Amino acid sequence: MIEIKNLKKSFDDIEVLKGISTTFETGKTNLIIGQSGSGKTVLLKCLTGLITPSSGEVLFDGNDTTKYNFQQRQELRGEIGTVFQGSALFDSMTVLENVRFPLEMFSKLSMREMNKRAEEVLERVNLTKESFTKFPAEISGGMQKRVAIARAVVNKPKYLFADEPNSGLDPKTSMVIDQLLHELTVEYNTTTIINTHDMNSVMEIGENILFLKGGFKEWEGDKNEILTADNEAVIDFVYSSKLFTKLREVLLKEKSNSTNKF
Ligand SMILES: Nc1ncnc2c1ncn2[C@@H]1O[C@H](COP(=O)(O)OP(=O)(O)OP(=O)(O)O)[C@@H](O)[C@H]1O
Repeated sequence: MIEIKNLKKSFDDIEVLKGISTTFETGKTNLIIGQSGSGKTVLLKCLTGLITPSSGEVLFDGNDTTKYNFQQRQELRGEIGTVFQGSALFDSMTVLENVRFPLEMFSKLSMREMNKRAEEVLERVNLTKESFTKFPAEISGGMQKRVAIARAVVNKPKYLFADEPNSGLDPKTSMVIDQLLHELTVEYNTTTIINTHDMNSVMEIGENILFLKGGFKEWEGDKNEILTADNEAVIDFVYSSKLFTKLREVLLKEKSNSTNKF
């Protein structure tokens, strides 16, 4: 479980995160959503330690990581898996070498053991043996994303972060990637936090949703609650699509019918 308490971040005198408190649960896909510029990436970077918050607490299973020394940060890094925006694979390494990389950094396994583990995870994300020796440029965007996910989970992380994992993917491939992240979250019992703009992802895997607006927590809830939420900013975000507007009408009608029965 990751908990944040009154988290703030300013760049020079501009406050970007304005005191956010919430809990991200273990074994669930926690989503951070909001308009562009609302502070999602800055928040994710504060969690992964890439940015130091100006104030507030970031508790990983009860331990405030903002107070960690260098050694403790290094250890924590070994427990974190990250799927970066745009996959961020190493172009000069093969698929297998990319996935083996975190093991070389953080484990004491032999080369044989590392290769075995990397192959297992690549198979788990449904990549075939023929792709293992290919370079990132030789495989599709969807396959690159699978490699990035395999690399993020190869160390069996306790905490899994993904920044816009669906960017640049077609809707069907996006759904497969969402499902994969959800399955791995359950399988490895990770605390998973995903930044997304994608309403399909929200509906697919939004077990715990934090909605940011202008650096504040505007709303939180789950994928069922978001459809009938009466927060204007949430409505604006969710119902920019006509399909979801229609769905909201149907759901509100159903809700009022069932209330009228009692
Ligand atoms: N290193 C930085 N220095 C100064 N300002 C920054 C820095 N990083 C982010 N910001 C500002 O913080 C605000 C929030 O940015 P952030 O990237 O977190 O938004 P976002 O919600 O992730 O947007 P998007 O969905 O477009 O990625 C923006 O106004 C941005 O310009």
